[in-house]
Amino acid sequence: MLKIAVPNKGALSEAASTMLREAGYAQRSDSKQLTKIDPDNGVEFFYLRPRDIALYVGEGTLDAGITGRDLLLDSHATATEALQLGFGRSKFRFAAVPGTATGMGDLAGKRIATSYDGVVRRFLTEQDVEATVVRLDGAVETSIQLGVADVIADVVETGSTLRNAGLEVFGDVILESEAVMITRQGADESALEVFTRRLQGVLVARAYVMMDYDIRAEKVEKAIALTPGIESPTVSPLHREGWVAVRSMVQRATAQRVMDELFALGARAILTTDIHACRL
Ligand SMILES: Nc1ncnc2c1ncn2[C@@H]1O[C@H](COP(=O)(O)OP(=O)(O)OP(=O)(O)O)[C@@H](O)[C@H]1O
Ligand SMILES: O=P(O)(O)OC[C@H]1O[C@H](OP(=O)(O)OP(=O)(O)O)[C@H](O)[C@@H]1O
Ligand SMILES: [Mg+2]
Repeated sequence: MLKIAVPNKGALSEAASTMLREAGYAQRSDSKQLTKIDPDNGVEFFYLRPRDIALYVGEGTLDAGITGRDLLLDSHATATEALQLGFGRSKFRFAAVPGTATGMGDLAGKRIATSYDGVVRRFLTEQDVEATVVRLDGAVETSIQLGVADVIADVVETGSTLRNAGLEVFGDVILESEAVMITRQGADESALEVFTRRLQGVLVARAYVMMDYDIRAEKVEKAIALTPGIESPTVSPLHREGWVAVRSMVQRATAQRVMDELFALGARAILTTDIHACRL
């Protein structure tokens, strides 16, 4: 049975379970549940702290897991990133009281508070900067006001936590993170392939819609240039002479613009429908 780690709380937890449900897996119904067996799909899910997931997968106890790229890199675990999952996006950045630090040159000799000391130490070594790293468990934004640090390095998404603390980002982006699927060496490849393909199916179903329209046969090449699909669009004859029906996958983000352009070209009965699942 495939063993998969899922964040039990925090920013990635709900989105990870939602994605797994969309991929057809049974998920826990109560946030206090620590494990969930899905016998029909041959998977056992372990709900663990997102920070610990890379370690469990890297040590070979679990086959795969969902966690943040920043947490994977911070852990120094030997698990590898197998798939980007498109949620939990954030940047990892330095921040300070405005005017006290404006660029990378201002880091030398500073006390830098962070929960991601692995990421920060590696970055400082790469940049050849000597500074003191103060490892805190969380809420690092308050550490400057309380006098234990001069600078922080933390996850920034909307930036509202920083603004509330009267801080401002500066310097280079340390890393860009998002939720990722991680795997270990030596896991059952064929079972993992099915799991990976299911998650990829969710990503495609979220990113694309199915578009159908009717168009005069002589315009079909122009129309297909607007809706090339992933492989190749389906073109079927219509009972109405001189017209064809086209069916193609279109990126959700561009769908309305593509519909406008198809309409202007003479297409009619242009419909989009959600894709619930797919295997490409
Ligand atoms: N506001 C946010 N928006 C998007 N992703 C976030 C946000 N905060 C955290 N993350 C991402 O979620 C992951 C871990 O955050 P989470 O808060 O769940 O764990 P943690 O901070 O280690 O645990 P805790 O806060 O419970 O001590 C990281 O990959 C991080 O990039
Ligand atoms: O840019 P924002 O949208 O404001 O999000 C960033 C905040 O979210 C995370 O905090 P979390 O809630 O995980 O608390 P923690 O600092 O205690 O981990 C992160 O550590 C930042 O504080
Ligand atoms: Mg957190």
